[in-house]
Amino acid sequence: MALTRSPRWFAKGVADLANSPWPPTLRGRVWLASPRLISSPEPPTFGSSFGVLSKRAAAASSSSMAVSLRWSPGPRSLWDEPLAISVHGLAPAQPVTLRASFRDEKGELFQASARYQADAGGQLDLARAPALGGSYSGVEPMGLFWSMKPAKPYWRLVKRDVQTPFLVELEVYDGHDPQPTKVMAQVVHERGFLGPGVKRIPVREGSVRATLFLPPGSGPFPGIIDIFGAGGGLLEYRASLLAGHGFAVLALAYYAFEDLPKDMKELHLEYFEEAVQYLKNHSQVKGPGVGLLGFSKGGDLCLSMASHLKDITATVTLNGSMANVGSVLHYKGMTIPPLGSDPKRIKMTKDGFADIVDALNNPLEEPNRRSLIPVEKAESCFLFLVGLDDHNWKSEFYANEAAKLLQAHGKKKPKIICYPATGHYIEPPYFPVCPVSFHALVGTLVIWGGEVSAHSMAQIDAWKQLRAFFHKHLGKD
Ligand SMILES: CCCCCCCC/C=C/CCCCCCCC(=O)SCCNC(=O)CCNC(=O)[C@H](O)C(C)(C)COP(=O)(O)OP(=O)(O)OC[C@H]1O[C@@H](n2cnc3c(N)ncnc32)[C@H](O)[C@@H]1OP(=O)(O)O
Repeated sequence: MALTRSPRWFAKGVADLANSPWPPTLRGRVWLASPRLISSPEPPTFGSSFGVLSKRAAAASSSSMAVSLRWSPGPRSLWDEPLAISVHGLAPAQPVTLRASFRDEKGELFQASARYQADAGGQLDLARAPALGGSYSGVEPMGLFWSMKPAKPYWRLVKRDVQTPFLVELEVYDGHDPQPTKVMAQVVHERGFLGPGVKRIPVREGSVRATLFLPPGSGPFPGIIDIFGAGGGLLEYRASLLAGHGFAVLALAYYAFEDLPKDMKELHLEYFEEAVQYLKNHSQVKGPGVGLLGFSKGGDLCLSMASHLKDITATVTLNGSMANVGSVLHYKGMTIPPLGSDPKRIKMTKDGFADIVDALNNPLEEPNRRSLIPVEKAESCFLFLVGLDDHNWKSEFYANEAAKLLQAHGKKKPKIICYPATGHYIEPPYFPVCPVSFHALVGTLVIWGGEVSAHSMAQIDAWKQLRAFFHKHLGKD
């Protein structure tokens, strides 16, 4: 696979490695997993079919020549792809510790480690061998990814530039010491967000501020608008990954980005209508309708779009609300006020974090009903994906009430999928779970909910479900 990377990126990659938590002997000495990018004065020693070591690094751990780390599909993969990870050349039943780590674009470290034991043949296949402890336990082929935690407290994984991958370092250490030192093999794997041939097209059409991602080929492709929640800016990573599955996806900003409003106090649905028209009219987008994917506040915006705008065929919300929250919403002279809240209902956890799950008023009680989104007006099909441990708001209640409203008006029954022990931030697969972080709207650290393993499995399933839903209702490319 041709790596479309410039030497600059490669140099940056190696520089990142130099700052990595690896033992000094190996810092900056490990090369990318593609021999084509190697330009070292010392001929690299191949530590595995996909990983290479510099001669000095290999010598630093004498047995590294025998031990090899392999993962497929190859030296690079997409963040939402599962990997097959195995270790070869170990001693029979040898205890080892595997560690995965990388740094995000702000230089913050994410890492996970787990203890394993080689089989009688000195092999270790993460698809079959149970982790004996560490960041996770049991047979978890992708445990080293979804169990990663940031070194910086209250930090979320955010991919800001989807054109560059995260360089994930995987190491095999001898033994089960809490701080193992003897590295036997390591490899760097490129985890990207832009699939082969996926095109990234900045969109500055009329007032629309977005980025369009097109799959390889001429299409036309089913079109989806992807909207994040409160926080502002333009996050592209969910759209870029989804485009890798055959959709034309428009990542849409709506405040705190370029010349858009600086805050979300007042939003106008006409802006979102313009985005729908842009996508619908794109030559590589298959009509007649488009899909909407909204997370959190992005979810209630998608419900408002589906309720008031034409040509919305399929709508998926990830922990969305069925009331308009956090902003006044205007459309053609109509004004929908934000659902009220009562800070007195904010609880503080024993660790001192805000739990805002009860802060919002009940949208079914007067006078809050004026904030209700009239989903009964929508022609769209709906899929509500819900984390049952969502501490941002009552996602399950909102999904069930929206379903009642739709069916009371003779509309199609929406699909509701609830995930136990799953919090608010349902991200694409293998994103580390964020239990606590800064809430842009509330202005303080809040708990989001979610038990790491269950939430991680929910992310994997939710991604499959939404892709299947969109393919079913929007067609395949
Ligand atoms: C306790 C008193 C409360 C009183 C109020 C009354 C209560 C009201 C209750 C209401 C009930 C609930 C209502 C909720 C409605 C909204 C629901 C939601 O949408 S929840 C949010 C869902 N989030 C998303 O969809 C993600 C949206 N985007 C973002 O989070 C941001 O775009 C970004 C953080 C990814 C990037 O921010 P950017 O624009 O680039 O700004 P900057 O980098 O300067 O960061 C600003 C600020 O954000 C924090 N931050 C940044 N990056 C991270 C990170 N990777 N992990 C964690 N936190 C991050 C950080 O604090 C930054 O501030 P600094 O000063 O720079 O530290």
